[in-house]
Amino acid sequence: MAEPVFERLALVGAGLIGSSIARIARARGDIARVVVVNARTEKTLGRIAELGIADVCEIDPVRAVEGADCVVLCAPVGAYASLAAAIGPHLAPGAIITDVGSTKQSVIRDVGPHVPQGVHFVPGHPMAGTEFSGPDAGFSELFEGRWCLLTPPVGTDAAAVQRIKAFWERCGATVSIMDPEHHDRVVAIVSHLPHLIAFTICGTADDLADETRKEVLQFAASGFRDFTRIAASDPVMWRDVFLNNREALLEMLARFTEDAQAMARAVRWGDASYIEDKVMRGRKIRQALIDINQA
Ligand SMILES: NC(=O)C1=CN([C@@H]2O[C@H](COP(=O)(O)OP(=O)(O)OC[C@H]3O[C@@H](n4cnc5c(N)ncnc54)[C@H](O)[C@@H]3O)[C@@H](O)[C@H]2O)C=CC1
Ligand SMILES: O=C(O)C(=O)Cc1ccc(O)cc1
Repeated sequence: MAEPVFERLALVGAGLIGSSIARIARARGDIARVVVVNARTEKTLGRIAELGIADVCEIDPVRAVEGADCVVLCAPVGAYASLAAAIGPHLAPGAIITDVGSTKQSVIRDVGPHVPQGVHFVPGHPMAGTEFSGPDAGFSELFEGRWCLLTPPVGTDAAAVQRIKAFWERCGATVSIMDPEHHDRVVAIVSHLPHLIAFTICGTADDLADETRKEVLQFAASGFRDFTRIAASDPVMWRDVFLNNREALLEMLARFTEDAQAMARAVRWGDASYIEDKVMRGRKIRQALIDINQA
């Protein structure tokens, strides 16, 4: 078996993503010799111990990162600044600090200043997840065949980037390196805006009269059902994502609103070919996505 990428891997946050990494690292011998999991509450800590997915469980993030050669922040992005301020001074010289947060410019802004000299910072974002959260939601196939985007600031140690790349590849992902600003615009359209739309449409349906609401749920066809799956996601995580990708999300929302207005106009004026064209375009995009995933 290949040598482990890390000696001691510390995961700060033990929800869907953190516990998935822990499961994979414990199941494979080539990611880390020791897996440390930091959970915020005694309850989660107990659950991690019961699940047997960590070598060491710690409630104190500072103790969790001591002696680790890799630290992965796996908490909601709004918690990163205070977490980084707390653990920064305790990071081992030569260690790598990385993360899994859904936004990248904010993470660089919030974590960067707390990374001491001699510690490498390689921000990351696995493009894989579900609507479920917490330690029981994780599973070891989560990253299989999915992308992981890395956004190392200019001048980041190339060897540190390579180790994080190897780490994600052993988790089953394919790595792509991206500029953080570009990352935030891309995920704003492919992930953050779809979530915003899902939360909004569920709210709109819920605002309707009681009788209608019952019917909405009773006769919900797959279109609405697909939205409700996404809308079942964690409120704290998504609050933090929206507030930390404000600019790109608002830009994409403005573009979407313009396009939705154009569609409304076509519906009002009976512009059949406009509507047909848009539906056809959607179909083509869906087919292209299927083709990419099968290639
Ligand atoms: N859920 C998803 O589908 C994906 C999430 N992400 C990112 O991964 C990160 C973690 O998300 P999930 O694992 O889904 O969330 P989760 O809600 O399942 O787990 C979050 C973990 O962070 C801990 N935590 C919460 N607030 C904290 C604080 N103030 N200080 C320390 N720890 C705290 C929680 O106790 C929990 O263990 C987020 O930054 C999210 O943006 C990235 C890709 C996919
Ligand atoms: O469950 C879904 O549909 C997702 O879109 C999962 C997801 C959520 C957040 C991310 O930053 C990346 C992936």
